[in-house]
This record gives sequence, structure tokens and C-alpha cells, in this order.
Amino acid sequence: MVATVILGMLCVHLLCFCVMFMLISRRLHGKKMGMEVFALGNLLLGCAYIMQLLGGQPGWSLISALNHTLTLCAPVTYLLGALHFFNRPVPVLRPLLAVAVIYTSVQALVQWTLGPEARQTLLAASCALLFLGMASALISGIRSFAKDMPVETIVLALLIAGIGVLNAVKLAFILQGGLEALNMNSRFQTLFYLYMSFLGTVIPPAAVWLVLRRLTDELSAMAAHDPLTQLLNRRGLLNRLEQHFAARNAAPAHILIVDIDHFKRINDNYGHKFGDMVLCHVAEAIQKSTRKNDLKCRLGGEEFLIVSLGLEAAEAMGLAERIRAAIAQIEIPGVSMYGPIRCTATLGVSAAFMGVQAFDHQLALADAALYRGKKSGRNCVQWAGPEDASGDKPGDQAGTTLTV
Ligand SMILES: Nc1nc2c(ncn2[C@@H]2O[C@H](COP(=O)(O)OP(=O)(O)OP(=O)(O)O)[C@@H](O)[C@H]2O)c(=O)[nH]1
Repeated sequence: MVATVILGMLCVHLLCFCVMFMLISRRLHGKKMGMEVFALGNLLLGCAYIMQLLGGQPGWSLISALNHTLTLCAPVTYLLGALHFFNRPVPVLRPLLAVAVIYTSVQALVQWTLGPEARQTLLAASCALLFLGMASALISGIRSFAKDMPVETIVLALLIAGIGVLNAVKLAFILQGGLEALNMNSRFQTLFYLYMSFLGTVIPPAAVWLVLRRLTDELSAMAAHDPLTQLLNRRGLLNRLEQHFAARNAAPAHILIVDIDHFKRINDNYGHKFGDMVLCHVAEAIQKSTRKNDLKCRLGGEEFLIVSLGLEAAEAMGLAERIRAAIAQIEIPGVSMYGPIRCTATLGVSAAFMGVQAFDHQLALADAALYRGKKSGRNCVQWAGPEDASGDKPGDQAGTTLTV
């Protein structure tokens, strides 16, 4: 009786959360983070338990067959939903339909050849394997797809492993005591549905929280990055620079400003889309030429900015020269009958500075050096600091052109 009441409550929970997931997923335009798949999982499990309440166990009937198939399809659906949540969108309906057809056929075969006990054994064994497999997949995903939420993933994996263990215990009971082990009045069934009810209450709000957290993280990342090149935008750069200078013993920074030469011509001759491709190639060349902790940003248009951290003036000039050379080596084939398209860039390099307050001033100086580079023929690196970039002695001129 107790297990039946718990099961009834669990059905209500699952179906209510199914509606809640659907409502949330309708509000999530574009990326739904697996919410509609989780809703489907809840619907399937809710329906499976309704079948159970309607008397699906233990003999063979349409209700019982549906109960078993839905009980197995629900965890498969949750697994597919988890893949969507972790940015691995996979087809849902076809695999699910395949699982449903195969499992219904297999359970019918088992029922008619080996009897009802074997069919219950099959369900308990399949569920145990499925849930334990899901738990271990989640644990192994901590290093890859789930690395941004390790604690949450471990907790979820343990809870899911709990269902796997309970199904394994159920399997042992069936093997030992036959179908009597599935009596709804038994202590084990009460414990089983109590645990499922606990998960049915805890996991859905936790899933909503995780989806909201991931969405917020993605929105903050979008607000800090340029959508075309995925480099930081100005706002993201300033935030990261503030974090850098907030640390004790923060290293000084240099600004390297990069401007593609005659970019308007590239756009005019080959189209805006091709221009965008050039911007992506330049961003890639910048990424490859710099260290991981250097800050790389697209200021807008065809202007990029690198804040190198912890370099001497001469090293910053060397880095600028490497970036210039890497950009000059870019070759984009396919749009011109005269061979691949190449591009060059001019760079201005600021003196070392400490603190975000000095950023705008140093940026203006680097920009002025860049302007001088453009005037002096482009495809070069100009030093904006008061001293010679070699650090030997202050120069008379504001700018130093690196011959290329
Ligand atoms: N494809 C593409 N073009 C852009 C984007 N943003 C700005 N532009 C174009 O970039 C070009 C910049 O041209 P200018 O500022 O005249 O500079 P330039 O032709 O590179 O000349 P110099 O800098 O003097 O060598 C303009 O034609 C803008 O329309 C973008 O996101 N994508």
C-alpha cells in the first residue's frame, strides 16, 4: 500500500516536471539545453509508472509490456538529454523508437520462451546496466564535456548509480525469490520507490538550476567575446586585465595593436564574406603566435589588440614581429584566378604599463605608433614607447620601425 502511494506521488511529480521542462524549453530560443528531451524522459517514466499502477506486473499483458518498454526507454531518453545538455546534440526520436521496438520484441521473446520471471530479470538487469553505465559515462566525462561542473556531475552520477545498484539488488531478489520479490507490499519495493521518489523530487529542480547556470555562463562568455573570431572583445579584455592587475606581483603589460592593411580593398574586391574569412585567419595567426595567458581581442573592424603579460620591451617587439610575419604568411585560396590571396598588417607596440588606469593612455600611444607605421608604408612594427625597444637608451624619435 505504501509503495503504491509513493508510486502515485512519483507519477504526479514526474508529469508536473515534464510540463515545467516543456514550458522552460519553449522559452529557450535556439539552444534548448536538452530540456525538451528531459521532459520526454519524465513523460515516459511517468507513463511507465502509471502502467505499473494499472496492474502491469508481473504477468504478460499489453500494459505490462508497455510498462517494461517505457521503463527502459526513460533512462535512454535521460541519457540523450544529458548529451544535449553537455553540448553533444544527437538525434532523439529515431534511436528511442529503435530501442522501444527492439526491447518490446526481446521481452516478448523472453516471455514466451523462458517465462515471466525471466522477463522481469531482463528488465532489472537492463536497468541496472543502463544506470550504472550512465553513471560511469558521467564520471568519465568530468575530464571532457563536464569539466566546468565536476562536483555537480559527481553528485548526479552517484544518485544515478544508486538506481543502478537498487536494480541490481532487485535482480538478485528475483533470482532468489522469484516474482514474489516484486510484491508491492515488500519492504524492498517501498525502499525502491522511496528512492525513486526522492530523485524525482530532487533531480528536476537541480537540472533547471544547472541549465540556468550554463546559460548564464554562456551569456557572460558571449558578452565578453567577439562572435566572428571568438577572441575577447574590448569589454572582455578590460575585465581580464583588471583581474590580472588585481593579483599580487602582477607582471607589467604591453599593448600590441594590429591593423590589417588595405582591408577595404579586400572587402571591395572579394566581398564582405571573404573579408570575414580573412579576419578569422588573422585571429588564428594571432592565437598561434601568442602564449595562452596573453590577452587577445578584436577591437572591431579589422583591428586586433594583444596585451602581452610579463615581457620585456624587446620581447614584446619580437612578439609583434612574429605576429606580423605570421599574418604575412596567410594564404587563402579559391577566390582569385591569380592564386591565393595574401594580406599584411601593421602593428603598434606600447611601452610597459601597470594598472588598468594606464590602459587608455597606452592604447592611444600604440595607436599613434600604428598610424606612423601606416604612413611609412605598412606591413611593419612601430614602437610607441619613450625608450628604444632594445632597452639600450631612450631614443630621440617617438617611433622605431622594425625593418621587414
Ligand atoms: N568583412 C568585414 N569587414 C569589416 C568588418 N568591420 C569593418 N569592416 C570593413 O573594414 C574596412 C576598414 O577600412 P579602412 O578603415 O579604410 O582601412 P583599410 O582599408 O584597412 O586601410 P588601412 O588600415 O589604412 O590599411 C571597411 O571597409 C569596413 O567596412 C567586418 O566585421 N567584416
